[in-house]
Formats: sequence, C-alpha cells, structure tokens
Amino acid sequence: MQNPHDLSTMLADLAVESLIEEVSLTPKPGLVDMIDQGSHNDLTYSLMVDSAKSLHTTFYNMAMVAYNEGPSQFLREKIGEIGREGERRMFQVTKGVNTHKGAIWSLGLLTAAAAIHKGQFDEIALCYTAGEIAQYEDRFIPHQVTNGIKAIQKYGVHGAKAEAQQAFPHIRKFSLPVFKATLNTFDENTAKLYAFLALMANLDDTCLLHRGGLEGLQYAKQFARRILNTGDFHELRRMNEQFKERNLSPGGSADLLAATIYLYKISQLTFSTEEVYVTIN
Ligand SMILES: CC(C)(COP(=O)(O)OP(=O)(O)OC[C@H]1O[C@@H](n2cnc3c(N)ncnc32)[C@H](O[C@H]2O[C@H](COP(=O)(O)OP(=O)(O)OP(=O)(O)O)[C@@H](O)[C@H]2O)[C@@H]1O)[C@@H](O)C(=O)NCCC(=O)NCCS
Ligand SMILES: Nc1ncnc2[nH]cnc12
Repeated sequence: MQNPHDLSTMLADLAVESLIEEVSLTPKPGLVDMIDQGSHNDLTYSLMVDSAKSLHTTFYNMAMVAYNEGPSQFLREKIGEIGREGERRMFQVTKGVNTHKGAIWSLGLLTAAAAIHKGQFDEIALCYTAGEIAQYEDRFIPHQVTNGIKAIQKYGVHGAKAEAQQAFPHIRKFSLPVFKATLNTFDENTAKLYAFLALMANLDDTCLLHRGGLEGLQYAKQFARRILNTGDFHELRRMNEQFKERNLSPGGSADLLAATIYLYKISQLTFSTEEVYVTIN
C-alpha cells in the first residue's frame, strides 16, 4: 500500500490539474476560459490558474489528515480548518476575488474521501464517503451571509452544502455518466463540454441565482438543454454573448465539472504493490 505522503501528493496534483482543465475548457458561457473572462470583469485565465495552484497544499493537507480516519466530526472540522486556510491563501492570490471557494469545498471533500478509500477508487463510493463527511456540522464555521445562503433562503433551492451532503447527485446522475458515455465515442474535450452542459441543465446553481434570479437560472438551464439536444456546440459562443449581456455565471457548474474530471482521474489510478501510477488508456 502506498504511503500517505505519496498518495496525498498525487491527489493534490490531480485536484489542481482538474481545476486547471476546468478553466481551460473553451468555450464556457459566462465563465473564464482561454478566450475571455465571461461575466467576470475581475478575473483572468492566469489568475484562475494561479488560484488553482495555490490550493495544492490545501488538498495535500486534507488528504494527509484523512488517511487514517473515517468520516467523523473530527475529520469534518479538520477539513473545515484546512479549507478556511486555503480560502485565505486563495484570496491573497486573487486579491479578494472568489475564484475557487466552491471548489475547495467539493474537491476537498472528495480528496478526503479518496484518502480514506486508499486503493479503492470507485467514483460513486467516493461521492458517498464525501457526503458522509459533509453531513457532520462544522462547529467552527464563522457566521457569514453568503450569496449562496441568500439564494437558498430566497428561492428554496439546495446549494453547494446540500449537494455534498446528498453525495453529489448532479455528478452521479448527470455529469459523470454523460462524461463517460461521451468518451466512448468522442474526445475528452467534447466529453467535458457535454458534462458541463448536463450540469448546467439540471443544477440549481446559486451563482446563477444570485446574479440573475429564477429567470436567469431558467434561461441558463433551457439554453443548456437545447444545446445538449441538438449537439450544436457553435451555439456556445452565442450563449456566452447572451450570458455576458445578462451578467450570468454558472460558477457552481464549473466547480462540479472540475469535481467530475477529478473523480474520473482518480478512478484511473491503479496500484502496484509498491507504488501508485496512472493508467494510460
Ligand atoms: C458550504 C460552502 C460551500 C459554502 O456555501 P454557501 O452556499 O454558503 O457559500 P457561497 O459563498 O455562495 O459559495 C458556494 C459556492 O459553491 C458553488 N455552487 C453554487 N451552487 C452550487 C450547487 N448547487 N452545487 C455545488 N456548488 C455550487 C459556487 O462556486 C462558484 O461560484 C463562485 C463565485 O460565487 P460568488 O462568490 O457568489 O461570486 P460572484 O457571483 O462573482 O459574486 P459577487 O462578486 O457578485 O458578490 C466561484 O468561487 C465558484 O467556485 C458558489 O459560489 C463552504 O464553502 C463552507 O462551508 N464555507 C464556510 C467557510 C468554511 O468553513 N470553508 C471551508 C470549507 S472546507
Ligand atoms: N472558469 C470559471 N470562471 C469563473 N468563475 C469560476 N469559478 C470556478 N470556475 C470558474
């Protein structure tokens, strides 16, 4: 069995890679990608990449602390503490802009789950273990009225916290199966685009709600559904223009796309008796 340091390093590497692959996927309506900043005047592609890289230690520390644990109050609160330190580092790098708060939460829980599971990397099992950890309440969370909480209270939807506590239903039911099915026929880039649209078509993204209300959320869901049905990816560019005009950003779908990519990468890890290595397909 691999040692905790090696496994934690590998998981942190994959988490950061997944965040960079998410921001690099182009075109992504309303979001930062390699062509433009979407609806984010305060963000750039290179800032998103720097932010992702700054989180390596956060994911590493989460994996290390989870390695000899199971889901517990202790683990939930340790991850919370490490996550808040990660948020502080992220805000230093971005000079106060929220780039990856939702990602620290979702990928952080999945990282801890993967460290607990060690060699057994079934994606669905990882989602359930991450969900179990998330169900413990962290008593040390500072009281904050976030954009997410405002949207949850105003519109009666589930947000990032419930998504994790329910073991990531939008990943299990939508993005992951769509990603894998598409990979059977198309390249990885196309699979990521389909997975992203599958998330946007179904997720109650509090980032969209905060910026565009129910109308904005419905608009985004319907647009995504239409492209999924027609398969016409040229429409993504028009969608980007429309999102920018309406100041819409599907930040929650972006985070869950990164989490989907991450889960897939973890599932491709295999072990020899001595070491961890990545299977080349
Ligand atoms: C449980 C927490 C995730 C906190 O959740 P909460 O809902 O209270 O907080 P938010 O600050 O709103 O962050 C949640 C972010 O999660 C993403 N998200 C949205 N909907 C969903 C969903 N249905 N499922 C999964 N994930 C979702 C989304 O992240 C992306 O959007 C971010 C940009 O959002 P925002 O700051 O609102 O930015 P703007 O629209 O630009 O706002 P303005 O400039 O106009 O103000 C971007 O970062 C993407 O990542 C949501 O934003 C957890 O963080 C927590 O417990 N926090 C407490 C502190 C703590 O202990 N942290 C460590 C936890 S390990
Ligand atoms: N690509 C992206 N653009 C803007 N906000 C994001 N949050 C997470 N990924 C993002």
